[in-house]
Amino acid sequence: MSRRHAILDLGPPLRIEDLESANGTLVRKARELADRAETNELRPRSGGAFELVPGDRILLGSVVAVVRRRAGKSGEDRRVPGAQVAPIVREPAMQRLYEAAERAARGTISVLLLGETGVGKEVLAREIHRRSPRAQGPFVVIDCAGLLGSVLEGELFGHEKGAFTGATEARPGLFEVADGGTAFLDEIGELPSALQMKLLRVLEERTVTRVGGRSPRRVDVRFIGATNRALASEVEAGTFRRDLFYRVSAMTLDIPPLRERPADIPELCGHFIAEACHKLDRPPLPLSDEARAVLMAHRWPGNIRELRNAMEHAVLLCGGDVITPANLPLSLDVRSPEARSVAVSESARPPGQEPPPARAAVDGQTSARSAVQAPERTAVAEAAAPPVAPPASSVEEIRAALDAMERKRVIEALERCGGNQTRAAEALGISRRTLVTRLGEYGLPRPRKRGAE
Ligand SMILES: Nc1ncnc2c1ncn2[C@@H]1O[C@H](COP(=O)(O)OP(=O)(O)OP(=O)(O)O)[C@@H](O)[C@H]1O
Repeated sequence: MSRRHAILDLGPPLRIEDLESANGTLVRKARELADRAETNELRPRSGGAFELVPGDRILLGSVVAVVRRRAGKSGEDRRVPGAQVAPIVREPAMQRLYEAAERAARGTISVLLLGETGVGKEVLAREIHRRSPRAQGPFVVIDCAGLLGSVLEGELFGHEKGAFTGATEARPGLFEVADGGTAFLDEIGELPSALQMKLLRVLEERTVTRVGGRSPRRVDVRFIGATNRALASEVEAGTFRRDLFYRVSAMTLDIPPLRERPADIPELCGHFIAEACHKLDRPPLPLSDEARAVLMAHRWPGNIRELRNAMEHAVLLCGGDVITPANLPLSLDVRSPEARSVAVSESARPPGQEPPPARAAVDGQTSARSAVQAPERTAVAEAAAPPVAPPASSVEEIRAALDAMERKRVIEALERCGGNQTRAAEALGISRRTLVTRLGEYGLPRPRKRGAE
């Protein structure tokens, strides 16, 4: 798929619009399926939105999607895997934050969400939209870090027919698409300065002018911005406009990192384990007390995203009927609390003095992991010497599955961080060097620096 391939407008009516993707968007209508024997004939659709009904098939690059009516009703139980997840909020500070968000949801003031990567900024933004009077309107995510300035401008403001070579049709921008709903400006701190000025105008005048257009169009949009950067310091440094900062932060909600939300961790673990088990068609696995202790002690630099990945990893590696520390990813320190305190006091040991013997006893068994963790080891290497007997599938299968999973995560992390390798590595809980090594191993190109061609 292209990075920005198509817009699926949930409507009603449900519509899809190709965003001039490299391979196009193809649609095969459900009613035609019944008429013909062959099932793989899809039609190119580009230029203009195309209405879809349940049963239609969409081909986006090599991805085939089938339109289906969603089962269940609104207010579904979040425990039903695959259903719209209601945020898990147990920590008192988070509950207060969600209460403040609920009050903000009633009005239209712009809200700025701050917090490290993976803390749940988008989840909170969706919740504000869901609880607002405009919940029936669209929720449009605008990734300010994902595109270069000129492309982003077209995405945001749309263009008129003939605005540039290849603009064969007029196209609305995302602000227009968000009319009557909420626009979520993710990574707003990355917005190029020329677009900061244009966004300010939208916020002040509530109008947008398409590229190549003359007359402004009125839009009724609620704005929610999010950033993991210290935006106030960027204002001081002059890289982010002060007037825009005040406009987008009529209310600021600062989401604490997961390590400061211990009360959330057990329920999040249970939820992600249930989800991962459901995908693999196995009954939910409990966590051993030791594994729980490791999870509570970890610092979670990648926050909830890292926790979700860790639970997927653990479920995949767990061959028994309880998840033990040996099933957790290498980025987590699975040593016993005593061994951890040895490591802390070791850093204070005078140079030249012998270290104490390493302790590797984990979970009542001597693990394949040593007490001193090699940061460059990959999860794949771990699978080669699994600490517990794998389930029915062979070691090769697990290795291949882990490989595919890791590769997918690396791609996802890079996409979410707009190609920024330092931030992607942080989100994955690995060093930048490890990330670069993995890109090589997985045959992935290194992202170009912003501003390059
Ligand atoms: N309170 C929560 N309950 C359940 N799942 C959550 C919660 N918060 C976040 N998640 C999950 O954690 C992952 C990361 O959340 P989200 O994308 O909202 O983070 P973010 O802060 O916007 O990340 P980034 O800064 O990288 O864009 C998602 O899979 C999301 O579903």
